[in-house]
Amino acid sequence: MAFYYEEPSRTFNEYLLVPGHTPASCIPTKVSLKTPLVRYRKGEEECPLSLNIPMVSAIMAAVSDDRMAVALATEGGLSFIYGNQTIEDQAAMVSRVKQHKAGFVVSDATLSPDMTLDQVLELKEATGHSTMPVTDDGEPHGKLLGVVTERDYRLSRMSLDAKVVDFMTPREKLIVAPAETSLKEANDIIWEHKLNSLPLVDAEDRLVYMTFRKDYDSHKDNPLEMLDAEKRYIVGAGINSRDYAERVPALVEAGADVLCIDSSEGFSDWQKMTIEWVREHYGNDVKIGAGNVVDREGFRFLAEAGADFVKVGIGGGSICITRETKGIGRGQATATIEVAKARDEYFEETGIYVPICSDGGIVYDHHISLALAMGSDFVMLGRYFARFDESPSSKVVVNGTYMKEYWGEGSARARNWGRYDLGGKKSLSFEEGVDSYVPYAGSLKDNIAVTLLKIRSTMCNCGALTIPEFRDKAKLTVVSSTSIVEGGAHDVLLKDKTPYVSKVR
Ligand SMILES: NC(=O)C1=CN([C@@H]2O[C@H](COP(=O)(O)OP(=O)(O)OC[C@H]3O[C@@H](n4cnc5c(N)ncnc54)[C@H](O)[C@@H]3O)[C@@H](O)[C@H]2O)C=CC1
Ligand SMILES: O=c1[nH]c(=O)c2[nH+]cn([C@@H]3O[C@H](COP(=O)(O)O)[C@@H](O)[C@H]3O)c2[nH]1
Ligand SMILES: [K+]
Repeated sequence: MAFYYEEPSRTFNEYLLVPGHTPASCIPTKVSLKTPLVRYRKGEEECPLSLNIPMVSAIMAAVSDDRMAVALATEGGLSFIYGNQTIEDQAAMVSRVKQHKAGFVVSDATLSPDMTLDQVLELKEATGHSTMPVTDDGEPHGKLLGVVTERDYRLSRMSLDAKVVDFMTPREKLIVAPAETSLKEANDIIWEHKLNSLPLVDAEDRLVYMTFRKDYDSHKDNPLEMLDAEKRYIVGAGINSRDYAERVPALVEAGADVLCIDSSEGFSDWQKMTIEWVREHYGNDVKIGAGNVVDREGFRFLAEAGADFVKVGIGGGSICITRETKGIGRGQATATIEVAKARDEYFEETGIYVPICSDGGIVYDHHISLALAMGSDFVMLGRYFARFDESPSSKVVVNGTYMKEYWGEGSARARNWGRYDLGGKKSLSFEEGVDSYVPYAGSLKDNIAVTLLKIRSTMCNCGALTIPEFRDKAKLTVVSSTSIVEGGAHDVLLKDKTPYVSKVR
């Protein structure tokens, strides 16, 4: 006979935290959000890889590319570069994150001397950059011949056919610095000479980087940045349980710090075989998470297989229709609570702590706090990050409002990208995700600052300065549907008809 759970499975929206005593010492600025990312012997050693904030971006083509990875690592989190692309393309994205030097920019608006003013204006329009280096071959690392800024041309007086070589500020009039210059030194030179930009060149006078006055200010103050021992950004990458023998070596070579098997369902021999292959070839040097699971058995299976962390969640994502198409899944809160118990039980038995990640279904910022209180070590978000400037998807105007495109990895759109194959005839496949829009929300930095402030202040309401303390002290209550109504604005006539909730998402 089938097994029946006694209780229905629940979602984050059905829970609230009941505050505890807040000591005077407990203020949001003192809260640490540091949290383990990979398995370790808790109490005996430091976790070899921790996050400075408990947020990672989803393994999705509409969410996690190299630009997102740099932006999120700057704030203390981590992106998993999406795996639904060729091995070469994915490895190249990982490699771009590892090579990114904060404040040092490889020019993406480079001119050659024989280009015309018309072409300069076109490039300015396309890239949004008004400072453009000129190199002999027009390539970002060509020999530096000059720089063009808006101060070098007057549109009212000059022909659009004028050649760059005739109006650029030539190399001999430029102040440049050697490639090894530190960001701090570059900034000093910029200030001393009242410059807006400073090209860095190698011994042969080839352009290596551009540095800009405006970038220094935004990069100097990121205390939570996720950096490796060589001060490069930390980045993750998604893999699948088929082509790992080729994909994993390429990603490791490119510098990926942690991998994650990306699947709707992780309680399978495929995932065990993938982890075993990694252990056989790399021992414990390569960190690999697995999932997704929604119960104790699924967690134990992956923990025993050697997963470095386990991801929780089936069908709760905003673009997910897995529950509707396949009838599998579980309420995200119930799944998180049960898997967190299983993790603690596994730790009691073995001394090994395997972090868990609640993946999908985070709608409001306070859902992150609930997931942490329920025992999640960190959370994975797709929709949340897809709304920002840094996500790879297009920004479009829909009914007069800016939107970003966001589609599921199991949607027809994602499958068209390549990898997806259920075996058998292609025409027999079915969709497990939708293609959608999400409201454009601006920069990651601004949004994440507000989200983190909310989490920190909720933690203080519960008297906690760290995530483990929060989990120990949290008191959670299931709410009735009428108390959910009580929790929103009610019995008043709203001046702004947009519901409050849609603004705080
Ligand atoms: N978290 C969620 O609720 C969901 C997530 N997704 C996302 O959609 C994407 C695709 O997910 P899936 O369809 O689960 O991809 P998948 O590649 O894990 O699984 C697809 C099918 O291939 C089978 N399979 C896997 N490895 C195999 C191997 N080595 N040999 C033979 N068969 C093998 C699986 O059992 C499954 O039937 C992922 O990005 C996933 O995160 C999709 C649906 C739900
Ligand atoms: O049923 C699904 N069909 C899909 O096409 C799909 N694509 C992604 N995912 C999962 O959703 C998570 C992101 O969820 P949110 O947008 O709610 O943050 C992701 O992290 C995934 O776990 C999918 N689930
Ligand atoms: K859903």
